[in-house]
Amino acid sequence: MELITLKDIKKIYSNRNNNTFALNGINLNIQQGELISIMGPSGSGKSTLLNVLGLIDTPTEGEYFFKGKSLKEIRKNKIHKTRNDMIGFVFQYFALLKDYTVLDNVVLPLTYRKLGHKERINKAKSYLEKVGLKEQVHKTPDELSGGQQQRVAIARALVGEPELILADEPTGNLDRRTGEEIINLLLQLNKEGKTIIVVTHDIEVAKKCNRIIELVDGKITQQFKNASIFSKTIL
Ligand SMILES: Nc1ncnc2c1ncn2[C@@H]1O[C@H](COP(=O)(O)OP(=O)(O)OP(=O)(O)O)[C@@H](O)[C@H]1O
Repeated sequence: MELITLKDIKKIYSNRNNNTFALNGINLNIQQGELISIMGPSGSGKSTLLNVLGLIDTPTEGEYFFKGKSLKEIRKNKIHKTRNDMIGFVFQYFALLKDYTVLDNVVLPLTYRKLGHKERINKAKSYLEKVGLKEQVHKTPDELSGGQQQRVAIARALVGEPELILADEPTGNLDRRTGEEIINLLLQLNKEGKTIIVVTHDIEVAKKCNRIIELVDGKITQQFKNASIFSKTIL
């Protein structure tokens, strides 16, 4: 089933002197259950594309559909509701709240859910257990390693049980071994049925995905459906 469709999407940043086409005519279909990586040089529009897919950024032109619903229809039902219910985000620098415990960071996305306090805590704990942090729930993020902090961020992305996980360079701030652990966790989540889209500069990460999308100057220049045949370095 089709999860997201983009038709001729443009994102244009304008100032007095010029227009920057961060995205310049993106056509893309994303099926449920896919594991996709987005690659391309710095400034090619990767984060912008991820933010448009995740309803963080609004396109300047073009059409966006999430499960067949247009952006206009999504807006009618409040955009943040679709975002909170359907999409989980993971960022390069984790974006955890430093003064909150690990548990409270993961409980936070459930604030507006119709759940009792105990249910929220139990749900957050079960996702922290899933990412291997059962023993760390009462610590604060700065008491954890980088890899552990990224696991907290993944638990936070998962706790609302979204259909789609968007990860912007999730291994960019981690050493190779820890990065591999995080990618293996994302692979496992994809096997369990989550749709996952990862922005990465790391070809080894991209090779593990079933589709690689290459962006240059806000345009899709190449797509590799089967990453195992992907051999050339595109960066
Ligand atoms: N808020 C903004 N205002 C103006 N221009 C912007 C803004 N955000 C992004 N851009 C421009 O849009 C283009 C795409 O940026 P984007 O961050 O999506 O690229 P990227 O491929 O993710 O880069 P990197 O790999 O360096 O993170 C760049 O030219 C950038 O300077």
